[in-house]
Amino acid sequence: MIVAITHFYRIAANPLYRNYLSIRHRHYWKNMECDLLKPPCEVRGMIELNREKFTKAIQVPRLWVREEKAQRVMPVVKKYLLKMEKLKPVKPSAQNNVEGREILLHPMPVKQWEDLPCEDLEKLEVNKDNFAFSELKLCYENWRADEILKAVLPKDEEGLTSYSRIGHIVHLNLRDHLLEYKDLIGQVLLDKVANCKTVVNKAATIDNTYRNFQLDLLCGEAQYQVETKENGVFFEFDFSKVYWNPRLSTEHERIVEMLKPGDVLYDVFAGVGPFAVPAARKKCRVLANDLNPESFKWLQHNMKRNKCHSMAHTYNKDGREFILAELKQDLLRRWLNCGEKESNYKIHITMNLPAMAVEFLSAFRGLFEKESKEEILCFSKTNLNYPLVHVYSFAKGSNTKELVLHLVEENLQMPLKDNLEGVHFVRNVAPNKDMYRVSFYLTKAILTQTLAPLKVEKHLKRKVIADEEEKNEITDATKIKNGSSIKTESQHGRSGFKENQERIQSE
Ligand SMILES: C[S@@+](CC[C@H](N)C(=O)[O-])C[C@H]1O[C@@H](n2cnc3c(N)ncnc32)[C@H](O)[C@@H]1O
Repeated sequence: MIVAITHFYRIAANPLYRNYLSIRHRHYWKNMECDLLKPPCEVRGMIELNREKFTKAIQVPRLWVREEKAQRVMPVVKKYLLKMEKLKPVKPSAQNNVEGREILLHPMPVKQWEDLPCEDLEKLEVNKDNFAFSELKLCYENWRADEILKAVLPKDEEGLTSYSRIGHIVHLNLRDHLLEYKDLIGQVLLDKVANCKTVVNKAATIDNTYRNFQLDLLCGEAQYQVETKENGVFFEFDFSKVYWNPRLSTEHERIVEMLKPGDVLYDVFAGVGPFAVPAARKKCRVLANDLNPESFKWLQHNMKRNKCHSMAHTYNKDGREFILAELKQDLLRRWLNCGEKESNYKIHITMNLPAMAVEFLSAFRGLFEKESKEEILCFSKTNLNYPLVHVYSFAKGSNTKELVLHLVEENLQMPLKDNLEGVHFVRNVAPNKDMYRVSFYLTKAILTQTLAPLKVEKHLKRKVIADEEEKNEITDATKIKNGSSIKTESQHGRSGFKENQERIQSE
């Protein structure tokens, strides 16, 4: 399904195809291209929501048909119907004591009787006398959130183009020029987005280890404990205390699809479990870790919630310590147990902390140096099952793909050759900034040869750059409106915005 949506958006982005689409779907008129159907001009610049100000009366074309003819007339006029929120274009209506239906027509294509398929209608004994213009009252209820906000927010500046949906929470990242409208925006979204109870804005700065957002409640209840579903799996967590990004659902799915029952997953930065829980559900053996005690709590909860806790061990420690202790011990145990037998399962390691995960790769260098020297492990065995690492990284600039590969090699202090599985584009995070996954196999050389110690200053400098990148992601995220990631991982919600909803809703 995701592939289909991706494909659709790719094709739709092509101007030639867009033309074709508009011809095929000519019957679809955009209400906001018709002045008559827009909210009143006076609402522009409104800071405090005044719903009354949206009321207006317009003249629209209508057709009245006798009840017995309605069924046959409808297919003829279907494409001319006026469609708006909370507006029924066809209503029962009696004229001169005769039962019938009144059909509201769209004022863009229908300016006069002759604009309708008159011949077909006349064959059904519907003629010019059945056609008239009359008053229609429009109000706040008749517009979607995006239509309301388009009418209110400054005309010449970028409007609100997307939001994320996490359970009952609508999550925004408002640009500075929209901050003075934040209460109004919050109220409109609360009114218009189905099942929304809380609207929050990402606070201007984020500078914490756990990558959870500082939230500014715009409207609704200060209730951040959510339940959501991603790729068919339930997740519960406190959105104000943990990291959760619905824009990563496709990437989570890609990794989980690679896993087979019996495989092993070591998840170094597991969060509340979007890789680890589905993997455990798939009967993979999982060791999942997160430094944030709150994420750890929900990770355990989600394992239980999805009845897969027996497949997983969970840890609450620093990622490097996890690699050096639990991951190493488990790997060693597996390798020692496999003996001469061919092992028929795969081992994956996920490292999703894009601002700095590459820094943790050095933990793999010489991880088994001592064991190889003591010949506890015979690395000449061809049947050793080397893990496939999936490490995520941001990169800014023009050659982002080369840059992430370079970052990985630099931190491993070893070039990736045959052991490189691929450098995969994940999503565009901000203009000029991308997120990638570098997937590569650990090798005997990586695991047995220690790393020359990095100069502290260099290490720190890279960390600062990474932290800056993370901050930028947060502040830049609203700029993403035409990026491929949004197009592939989101779709228009009922409110008309590009919305990153839980997969269960969007597909
Ligand atoms: C970007 S989130 C990814 C969470 C999850 N894997 C996902 O895909 O949505 C990174 C996670 O790493 C955790 N984290 C940050 N620093 C860490 C560290 N030094 N060791 C372990 N976990 C860490 C954060 O608490 C956060 O949950």
